[in-house]
Amino acid sequence: MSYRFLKGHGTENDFVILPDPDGTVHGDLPAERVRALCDRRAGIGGDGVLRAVRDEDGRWFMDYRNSDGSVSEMCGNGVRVFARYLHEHEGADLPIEVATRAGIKTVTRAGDGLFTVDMGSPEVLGDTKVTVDGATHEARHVSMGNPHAVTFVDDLAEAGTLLEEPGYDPAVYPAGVNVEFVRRVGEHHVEMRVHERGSGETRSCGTGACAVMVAAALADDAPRGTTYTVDVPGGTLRIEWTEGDRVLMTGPAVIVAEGRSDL
Ligand SMILES: N[C@@H](CCC[C@H](N)C(=O)O)C(=O)O
Repeated sequence: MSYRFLKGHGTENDFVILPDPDGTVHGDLPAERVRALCDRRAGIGGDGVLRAVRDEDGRWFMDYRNSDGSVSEMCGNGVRVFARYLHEHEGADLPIEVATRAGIKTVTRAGDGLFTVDMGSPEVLGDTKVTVDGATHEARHVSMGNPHAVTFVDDLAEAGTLLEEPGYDPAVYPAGVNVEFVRRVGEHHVEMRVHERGSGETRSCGTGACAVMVAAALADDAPRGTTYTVDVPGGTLRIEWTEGDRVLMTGPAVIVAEGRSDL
């Protein structure tokens, strides 16, 4: 069966987009199809899949899958790419409300190729530990709808190769965790690497960058309304935690190709 796809990325966190407006093209979207599409040698290649399907209210739902086929609640880079796809290929007006497993996210245009997404309120859930390359690090547990462990390091090389999943406490994260390693660059400016649950090391993670910003702002005692610059291997994100307890993330969204696949 041949079906339409698009390919896009946000700060080089890349996705295969699968249009499926009435849910009849991909059904439950088998994990094997996600893995085949995301395969960088035998497939199209991607850190995940964004299936675009309308929900019972007619609102677009972002059905997000990691490259190993697992389901996640949210994808911050993905929702900007998703909104751009909906605007430019499905005629949706901006701002647009996108339904996700972590609730409705509103995406607005913020400039040339830039989009801002209201990521909602973070949940700061205490302290935990992660282990990488035999070293154990203190980490902060932050939920952006999906789970994160944020750890501050002096040098991002401390994260090692990240070819293997960092160790974490399964009692804290029964469904796994995304782990961010963060180095301070300057005032309200950090850089990070991430090991994503279900995808391995990626060049960016939007929810991860938001979790990092929240952890940094708390550590700095920064007033609400402060904007942080978060550098990721694939680019830069600007993130504000507002007076109203909303996390607003601004970054690029790019569509690079469109075609048909029978994977
Ligand atoms: N890259 C995404 C996050 C994707 C989901 C994550 N791997 C999970 O399993 O929670 C982002 O930009 O937020």
